[in-house]
Amino acid sequence: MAKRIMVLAFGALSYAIFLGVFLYAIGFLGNLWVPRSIDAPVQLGTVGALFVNLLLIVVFGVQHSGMARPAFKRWLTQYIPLAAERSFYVMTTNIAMIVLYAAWQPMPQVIWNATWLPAQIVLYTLFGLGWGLIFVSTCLISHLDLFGMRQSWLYFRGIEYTPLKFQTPLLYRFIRHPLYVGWFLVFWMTPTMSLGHLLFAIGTSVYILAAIPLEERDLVAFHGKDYEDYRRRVRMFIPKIF
Ligand SMILES: C[S@@+](CC[C@H](N)C(=O)[O-])C[C@H]1O[C@@H](n2cnc3c(N)ncnc32)[C@H](O)[C@@H]1O
Repeated sequence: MAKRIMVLAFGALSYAIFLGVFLYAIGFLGNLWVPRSIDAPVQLGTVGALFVNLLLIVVFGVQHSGMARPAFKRWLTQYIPLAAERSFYVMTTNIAMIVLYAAWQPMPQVIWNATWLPAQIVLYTLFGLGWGLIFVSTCLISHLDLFGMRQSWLYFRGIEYTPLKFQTPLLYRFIRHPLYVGWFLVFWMTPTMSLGHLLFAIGTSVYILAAIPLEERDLVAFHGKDYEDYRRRVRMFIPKIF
């Protein structure tokens, strides 16, 4: 029983910290409310900032994609309970994000600055829509499973875990990666694009584009023909009507 309580408590802690990390990301990217945002405060010169920021993006990418691979999960679950694996992934993602927020070096040179009010409204609306799309997409797949809470709850209740089935609910009927479209929107949609923000948007977009083949390779290995057919029928980011 003690082990079950520990797994559930760890799952709940990882999820609670993640909610904070997610809310901070809105302020970080939007330059809203938070003490350290993507554009402030400036500390290093351009070359130093470029080096630190690229390193932060690479560290995040290696953590986020490396730990998501089945081979890594098999290795890790020799040491921690299977039911805690996803929460462990969420917790290490939290740490990678907090390190990024704390160590990110703003590069203030302005690349574009939309001063026309309607343009600002459109960009802020798309920024907000992106966050909504991210949240809704996680709910469509299974919010609690993606963040490890379903695994730890089932373990606590003594019920065997069943992996997510292949599914194409709502947005997934039209595009394969709505959640990543949400990320692209929040990375790029800003009225004032600084050099640092541009580096972040390019780095994270390249990372997502590089990570998708790995994710899809695992999805094909797990769901077989269902996912292969889906990949043939449905585009990654833009519905076929366009
Ligand atoms: C962070 S989510 C991103 C989902 C998707 N790439 C997107 O952008 O909306 C990644 C997880 O979703 C799961 N996943 C992605 N597409 C799925 C589908 N059609 N059915 C079931 N699970 C899926 C994968 O197994 C993976 O663990």
